[in-house]
Amino acid sequence: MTSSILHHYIAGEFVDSSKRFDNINPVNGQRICQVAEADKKQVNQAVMAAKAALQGPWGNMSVQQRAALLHKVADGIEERFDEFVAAEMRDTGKSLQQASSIDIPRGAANFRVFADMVKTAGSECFHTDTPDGKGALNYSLPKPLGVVAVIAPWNLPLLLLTWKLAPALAAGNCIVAKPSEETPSSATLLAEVMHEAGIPPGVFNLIHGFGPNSAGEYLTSHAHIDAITFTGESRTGSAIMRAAAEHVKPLSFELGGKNAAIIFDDADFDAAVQGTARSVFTNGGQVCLCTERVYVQRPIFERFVAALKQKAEAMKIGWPTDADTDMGPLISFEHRNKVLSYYKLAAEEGASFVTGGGVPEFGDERDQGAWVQPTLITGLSEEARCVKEEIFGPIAHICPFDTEEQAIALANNSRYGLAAAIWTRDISRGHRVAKQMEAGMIWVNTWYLRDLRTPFGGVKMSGIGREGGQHSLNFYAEPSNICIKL
Ligand SMILES: NC(=O)C1=CN([C@@H]2O[C@H](COP(=O)(O)OP(=O)(O)OC[C@H]3O[C@@H](n4cnc5c(N)ncnc54)[C@H](O)[C@@H]3O)[C@@H](O)[C@H]2O)C=CC1
Ligand SMILES: O=C(O)/C=C/C=C(\O)C(=O)O
Repeated sequence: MTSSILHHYIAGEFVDSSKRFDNINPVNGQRICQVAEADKKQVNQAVMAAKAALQGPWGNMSVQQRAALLHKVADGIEERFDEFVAAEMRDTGKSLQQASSIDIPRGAANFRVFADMVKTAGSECFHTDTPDGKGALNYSLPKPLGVVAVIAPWNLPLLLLTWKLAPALAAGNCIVAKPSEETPSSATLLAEVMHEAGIPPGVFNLIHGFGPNSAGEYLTSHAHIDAITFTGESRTGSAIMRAAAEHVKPLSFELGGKNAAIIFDDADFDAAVQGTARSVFTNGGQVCLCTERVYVQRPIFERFVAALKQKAEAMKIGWPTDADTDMGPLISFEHRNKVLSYYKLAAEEGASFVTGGGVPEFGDERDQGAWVQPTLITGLSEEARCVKEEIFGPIAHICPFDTEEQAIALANNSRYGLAAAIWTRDISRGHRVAKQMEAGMIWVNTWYLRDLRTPFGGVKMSGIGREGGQHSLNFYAEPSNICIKL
């Protein structure tokens, strides 16, 4: 990092603000650095810089030139891989294992995948019959939307920021991005990489700040923003929708979930236990795809609960920098308060705690951090708030079921519909159940196996639209149809 104060990146320059906020390390509650907080004027400067850049060299570049620049950005992330990993671990407390095998490699991969895709992307063409017999040719031409606002969350900071801005840039748009106030570091490093790679000034702008009455709201309500892409909580999605309503613009939302896993009694038991432990506890349960409701067929219920408990208790909760750490702290004290309030609520609602339910003790500076224990509960009614509401922490409720129909009904009994996991050796049943899931993404005998070309997103309160492969490129481009009479 070139500065102990994290700056915005506007019109190709790193700039400070008169107002700043603290960036806190959740491992021990200590301040990492200060971060500039953009005011309305700076947000406006960033938007206008992006708008102007559409008319500059970026707008006239060939797809091949644009793609080559995006490859340079991917190379730049890899050249500074260790800095990115360290930044992500500092801001979030996530483990070295997670940051170095998932977050940062995906940051680079997102640029490569979309740079390559856009080079080979085609468009529709129809020959249309006409009364004179000569016909007409209709073809569509994808054009960039213009200035895209990218609002990213803190759970997978670089991964989710680049998952949006790589396809948006590949499609020729200019960007104003706002990372989460909890995770400003990797985004600032990315701005340095963009600068070094030679992305023209104004094409990528980065502003730091909060959501309501701050940079996030100023950006999403700005009249010259042409589209908004957001990942985060469903309630924030509603607020952004309201802010954007006046100027009517395309929105892509990837929102919350209360994801179910269904484990049938014919499943490969060890694989199902291992996979479910991963789907509940990865990144401290702070991934929108994580399982928070586990439904287990009755004949194997007790054995499954005992095996999952063993997995939870065997996890190493420790320093993010240790190579064998499985789980770090939660992102912040505010988020820990929220998760702990659900642990307390679970007890009030009558849950039995299989394991966890509290805060680990270390006897060192980590006792000032935002840690919680991995937690498994049973015995709640399906109407309990802990079974209905997204907690976004390392906790799941485990419930028995008897029949396939019952499992489907239980899994679908949610206002969310993001992801589901099904464990069975009967592939016909896997397929039959998967297609009845009210969810955007269903894994059978695995979880979080990603192919960046596939549609990614949710139904119900879990989002609007799909990201991934051509779905992303379609969102970030406006097709205009050209009809030529022959
Ligand atoms: N991927 C997901 O599904 C995520 C879910 N969450 C859930 O959301 C809860 C709240 O966490 P937050 O960090 O506050 O998430 P959030 O969804 O409110 O924040 C995500 C991003 O939106 C921005 N933002 C917030 N309010 C905004 C507004 N009115 N206009 C424009 N931008 C706005 C934030 O500054 C941040 O960059 C968490 O406890 C967790 O349960 C949080 C992060 C990711
Ligand atoms: O694209 C991925 O691999 C992961 C995406 C995760 C989210 O969108 C999330 O946690 O919000």
